Amino acid sequence: MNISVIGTGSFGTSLSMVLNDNNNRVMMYGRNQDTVQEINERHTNSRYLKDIKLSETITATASLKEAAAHAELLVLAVPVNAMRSVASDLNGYLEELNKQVLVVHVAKGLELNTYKRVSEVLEEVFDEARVSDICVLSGPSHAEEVALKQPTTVSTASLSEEGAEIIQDVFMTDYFRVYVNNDMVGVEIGGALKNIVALAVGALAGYGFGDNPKAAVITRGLHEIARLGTKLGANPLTFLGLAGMGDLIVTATSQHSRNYRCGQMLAGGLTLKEATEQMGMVVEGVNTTKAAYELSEQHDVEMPITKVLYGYLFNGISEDEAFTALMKREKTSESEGLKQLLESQIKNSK
Ligand SMILES: NC(=O)C1=CN([C@@H]2O[C@H](COP(=O)(O)OP(=O)(O)OC[C@H]3O[C@@H](n4cnc5c(N)ncnc54)[C@H](OP(=O)(O)O)[C@@H]3O)[C@@H](O)[C@H]2O)C=CC1
Ligand SMILES: O=C(CO)COP(=O)(O)O
Repeated sequence: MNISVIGTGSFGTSLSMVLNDNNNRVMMYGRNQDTVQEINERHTNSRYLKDIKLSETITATASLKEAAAHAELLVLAVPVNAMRSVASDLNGYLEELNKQVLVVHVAKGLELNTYKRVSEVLEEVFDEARVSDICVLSGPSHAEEVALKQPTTVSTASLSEEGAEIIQDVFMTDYFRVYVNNDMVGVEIGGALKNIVALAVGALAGYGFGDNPKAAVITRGLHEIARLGTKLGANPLTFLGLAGMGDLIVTATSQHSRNYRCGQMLAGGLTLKEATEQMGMVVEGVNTTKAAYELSEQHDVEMPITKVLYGYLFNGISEDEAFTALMKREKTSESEGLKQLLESQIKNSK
């Protein structure tokens, strides 16, 4: 298949390698002319994936129109905050070229201000005649490990059923295994909200907290994700899968994770601005904490960890205040919470 990968960052580059290994004709689009030239001439992308050699059959362009012209499938691998404008430009070129493509995005976050999932943004931006389906690919998949062909498993979901099955075929290699999931909302919410938990756990690590509080935040964080996700129409069981628990584990326990490392940097005394600038790559959890907190208020969903992280990131509350706020909450029942999730699932599936 002719595939254009939009975004020459960490994940766009490693997914291009997967797709190329699967005998697709891959063209990458990047806005940075130097990166495009490096990929074409040296077959490396040293800013994002050190010591990795790309196949010479992967080409790159700085022309979004050329990428649109090449594509039967568009893989959107830019940060959430760039998705609307990039998709809108692509839609214009598809219109001009009078063609239709399949679209899959891999971004993990919610749009700031609108609180929309990425597929909702894409559905809004692309004209119906220009896209055959809109899909998501998500799960525990650090770009650095995908590029090293470490065995990796992910989920894909789509608006209609066929899209996800095509994505499964196109991406699946002997080291990259793709599962179809019919819960678009759950797959996107799981991928987006695990970044909040990863930031919080990274901060815990940075302050020198032990394994007990980390396990507490990961487990109770997953409950929060499931609570908000279910309210938005997801199946709570999705959060036990690759796009939920799987991605939460890989992100909240790993030095590869930019969200985790950002939390560590904040605990080390950097400001949010300093930490994100120093990272030089997207830290989706920052905007998503804001969006998820505001969404939880709007939907009256209890998300204590998200609320505390929101206070820590944006209102300067200290780690002691954060812990007091979490540990001194009113007594509650774990089994009652699980029961409510199951009841929501029954309600959603009716
Ligand atoms: N890295 C990972 O392990 C994984 C990442 N993801 C998700 O994939 C998405 C992309 O992440 P990742 O590749 O890691 O991010 P990076 O920060 O590594 O790269 C982002 C890329 O997007 C490009 N970009 C940003 N804004 C625009 C724009 N307006 N127009 C065109 N290109 C733009 C950047 O260009 P430039 O280089 O010029 O700045 C860069 O090439 C995120 O939502 C992330 O959560 C999902 C799974 C794994
Ligand atoms: O989503 C990821 C792995 O699945 C990568 O997470 P970070 O964006 O925190 O690096």
